[in-house]
Amino acid sequence: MRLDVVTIFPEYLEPLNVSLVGKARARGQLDVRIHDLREWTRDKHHTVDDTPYGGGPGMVMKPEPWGAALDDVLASGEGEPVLVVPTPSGVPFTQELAVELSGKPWLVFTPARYEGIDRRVIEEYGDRLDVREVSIGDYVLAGGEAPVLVMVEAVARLLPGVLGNAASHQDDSFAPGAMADLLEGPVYTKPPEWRDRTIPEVLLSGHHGKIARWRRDEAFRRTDRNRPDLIERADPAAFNKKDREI
Ligand SMILES: N#Cc1c(-c2ccc3ccn(Cc4ccc(CN5CCCC5)cc4)c3c2)n[nH]c1N
Repeated sequence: MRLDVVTIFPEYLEPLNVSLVGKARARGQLDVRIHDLREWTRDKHHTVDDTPYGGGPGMVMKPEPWGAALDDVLASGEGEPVLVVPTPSGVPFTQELAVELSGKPWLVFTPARYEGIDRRVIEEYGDRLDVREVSIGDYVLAGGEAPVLVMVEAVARLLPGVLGNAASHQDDSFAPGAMADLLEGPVYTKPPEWRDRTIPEVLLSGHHGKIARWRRDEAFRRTDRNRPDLIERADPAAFNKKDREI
């Protein structure tokens, strides 16, 4: 997979050089290219923003630098990428969307700043590309770079071989299957006792069936407490309410 990011803060994307994404890049599983939007400005001040038509607060990102940058990025690759535009007004970024995007060969992310990008840029590339305006949550950020870090990590970890054999995304929250749409239950590791706190006996029993049932019940308990909205979506066959001691 190839990932391009066009931004006025290339240094904000440094985290893509470390950990899971960094290792995937080093192994050649991911081709990540970060582009500084200001390289496509033509004035000595490298201007990327201007006042909004119709008035209103803040500034709007000018279309010309984005058009020049995206034309060059698109010309440098094969085929057509999905253009992912982080925005507070986008569709929710979900595990389902992460799975869909992980199947694409090429993604181009356009994190903006200020009040966003001149609408004509989205229209220009929407005429020829699959453009997705996406929001990572119902809170307001100052720009799109942090959402790009979130989305790239969520997508990259789904790519074959990126997570490695030890870990798996099959048991993720929101992953398809019997535990679909449930939050993870609690996890424990050595030592068996820490500050007089011990491990649930069932996890030491070696009885895989009982352990699986305990984990599923704990997942439902945590989901019921933290995300009751997800319980309606969960697979009722995976849970027997009468077994839940409350
Ligand atoms: N993903 C994601 C995001 C973002 C996000 C993503 C991309 C950009 C580019 C610029 N900003 C700043 C900003 C903030 C608020 C507004 C709305 N206006 C304010 C006053 C009148 C309407 C417009 C821009 C961004 C914010 N925020 N929250 C998410 N989940």
